[in-house]
Amino acid sequence: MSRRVPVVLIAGHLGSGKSTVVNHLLRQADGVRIGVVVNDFGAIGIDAMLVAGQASAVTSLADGCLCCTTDANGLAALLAELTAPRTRLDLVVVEASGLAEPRELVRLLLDAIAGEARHAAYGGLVVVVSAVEGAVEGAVGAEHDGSVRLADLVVLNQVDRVEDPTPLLASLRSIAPGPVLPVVRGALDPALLVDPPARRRRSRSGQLSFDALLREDPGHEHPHSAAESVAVERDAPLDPARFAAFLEAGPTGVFRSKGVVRFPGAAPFVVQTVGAAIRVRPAPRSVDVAGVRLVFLGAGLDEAELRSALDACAADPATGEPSLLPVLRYEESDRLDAV
Ligand SMILES: Nc1nc2c(ncn2[C@@H]2O[C@H](COP(=O)(O)OP(=O)(O)OP(=O)(O)O)[C@@H](O)[C@H]2O)c(=O)[nH]1
Repeated sequence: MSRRVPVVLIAGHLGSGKSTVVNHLLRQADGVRIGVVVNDFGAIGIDAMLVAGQASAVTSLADGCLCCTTDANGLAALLAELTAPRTRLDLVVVEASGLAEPRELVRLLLDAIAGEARHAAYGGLVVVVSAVEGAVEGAVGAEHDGSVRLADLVVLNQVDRVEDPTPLLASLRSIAPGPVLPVVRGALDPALLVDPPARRRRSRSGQLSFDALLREDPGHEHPHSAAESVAVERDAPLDPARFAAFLEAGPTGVFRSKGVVRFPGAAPFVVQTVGAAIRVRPAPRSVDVAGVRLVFLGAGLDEAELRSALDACAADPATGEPSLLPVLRYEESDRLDAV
C-alpha cells in the first residue's frame, strides 16, 4: 500500500539559517530518508561529507537522502517524483530561497498535492527567523510579520548571538499561530516533522554511517531539544462538532497531531493535522478505539489544556448520534495510506 510523504516548506530571510536547519535535519536524520529541494546546490552548501554521489539535477546524499534543484515552475513535477513510492523517501524539505514567497509557495504545494503530486501531503510551513534581526527592539520587524503569521512553526535561530532572546520570543509568540522554537544552529528535531520510520539504518559491516560519525564528532555536534509530545487516550466517543472546533482552534504549542478517534454510531477515523491543515479518513478495519487515541507534537505544549479541551469534546449521550458533517469536511478524497 502506498503512503503520503510530508512536504515541509522552509522559508525565512536571507541569512536567517534556512540552510543550517536543512543541514541539521540531514545530519540528525537517523534513518529518516529526506529529499531536499533547493534552487541550486551552492545555495544550500550541503556539507561535502554528506554527499555520496553527484548527478546533474539530483544528488544522492548519505543514507538514501536526495538533494534536487528546481525553480518554482518545476516544483510540482519534482515533488511528484520525489514523493513517488519508488524513491522510498520519508520526508521532503523545500528550501524557499528564491523559489517564491511563503504564501505563494504554500499555494504551489497545495496545488501540487491536489494535482500531480498525489503521494505528497502538506507537511507545514516552517519560518526561520534570526534572533539577531529582532534583537534591537525585542520585536520582529513588519517585514517578518506576514510570514510569521502564516507559519505552522517558527524557528527562532541564532539565539546564541543575542544576550536575551526572551522579549523577541514573547513578541513572536504573540503573533505566530503555531509554536515558536528557540534554537542554535538550526537544531530542529526531525521527529517534530515526521515520525521515525520503523526500519533502522544499519550498515552491513557494522560501521558508523556518515551522520552517526558526524554526531560522534563534538565539532559538528549541535544537539536539538527533542520534540515535545503528549499522548491522550479516552474511552468516551467525541462530539464531531466540538472536536472539529478543537482542531480548528489550534491547541497551544501543537505543530502536528495524529491518531484515531470515534464518534457515536460511527466507525473510527484516522485524524492528522499539520498547523491548520486537517486530514480525516476512515480507519483501517484492524484499528479499533472506544473514544480517543491521539498524539500531539510541538513545542511549548500545554498538557493540562490539551487534556481538558479533549474532555470537553466528549459526546453528550443525551443527543444520540450527532451529524458527522463538521468532521467529514476534512475527509480525504482518496484512500492513500497516510503517513
Ligand atoms: N552563531 C550562529 N551562527 C549561525 C546560526 N545559524 C546559522 N548561523 C550562521 O549564519 C550564516 C547564515 O546561515 P544560513 O543557514 O546560510 O542562512 P540561510 O537562511 O540559508 O541564508 P541564505 O541561503 O543566504 O538565505 C551561516 O554563516 C551560518 O553558519 C546560529 O544559530 N548561531
